[in-house]
Amino acid sequence: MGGSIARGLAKGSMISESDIIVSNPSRGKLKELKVNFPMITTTQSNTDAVAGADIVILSVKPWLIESVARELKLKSKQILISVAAGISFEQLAHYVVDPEMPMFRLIPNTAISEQESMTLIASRNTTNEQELFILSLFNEMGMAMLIPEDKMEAATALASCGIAFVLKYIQAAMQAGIEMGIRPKDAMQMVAQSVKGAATLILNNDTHPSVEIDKVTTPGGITIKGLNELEHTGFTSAVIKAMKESR
Ligand SMILES: NC(=O)C1=CN([C@@H]2O[C@H](COP(=O)(O)OP(=O)(O)OC[C@H]3O[C@@H](n4cnc5c(N)ncnc54)[C@H](OP(=O)(O)O)[C@@H]3O)[C@@H](O)[C@H]2O)C=CC1
Ligand SMILES: O=C(O)[C@@H]1CCC=N1
Repeated sequence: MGGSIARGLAKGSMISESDIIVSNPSRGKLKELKVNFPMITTTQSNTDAVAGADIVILSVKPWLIESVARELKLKSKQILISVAAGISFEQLAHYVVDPEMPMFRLIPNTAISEQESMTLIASRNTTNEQELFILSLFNEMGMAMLIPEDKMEAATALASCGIAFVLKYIQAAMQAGIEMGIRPKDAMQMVAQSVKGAATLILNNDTHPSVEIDKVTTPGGITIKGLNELEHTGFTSAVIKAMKESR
């Protein structure tokens, strides 16, 4: 996630590649990053990376956030962005020198590597200007939305875990296609483009899924047979349960 964010920032228009510093204790991923982004500075020292930084993005696993954040001894004027799912502002405040420092919680999804993320952002002790800046920064990597912290867990299930559920649908539909004699690669493209088309219909026209479903569903036709089978087999219920389980 950290690597994808660094790449996205470097590709974007708001931060110069030479202003980005990426830290990782092992060298492998840093070397990979340098191949395409030679102007990014890399280091194996987190403390070196944050010295003089305006914005610090913490993108380690949630169970490493406390030790890494404590090690950094961030200054009050720096902006902390935590990507860790499930780590609250209250927890983060205990790990920094100044609990009142400006902080963001930020949850992208893996499509950030394609500049197509749905990125959730919550803020604490930040100015409107800082919020707008961070929103604009991540709007360049897909779509970014500022939400209250208490909606973060639910929104993470929808947008960040949710991308795995959509991929699971693609995989399942492919399996069906293969059973019906379609070659796997063709099936993958057919389903993936259909999913992209469905998302584009909704996003471009600001319509409701039920409106778009209605357009596909010919009375007495074949789509309604499949849709009703999805209901009989508990598709809607399974999706709701999965989303709630991923909070
Ligand atoms: N994956 C996802 O879809 C999403 C993840 N997140 C959050 O993003 C965070 C990172 O997850 P993810 O990218 O999946 O995990 P990864 O394990 O892929 O990335 C974590 C990175 O942190 C590096 N690392 C380990 N220890 C340190 C350290 N002490 N200092 C600096 N870097 C270190 C790791 O290096 P190495 O590999 O060399 O050990 C690795 O490159 C998590 O907190 C997760 O909750 C949020 C939204 C979505
Ligand atoms: O599964 C996880 O914990 C991470 C956080 C959100 C998406 N992936």
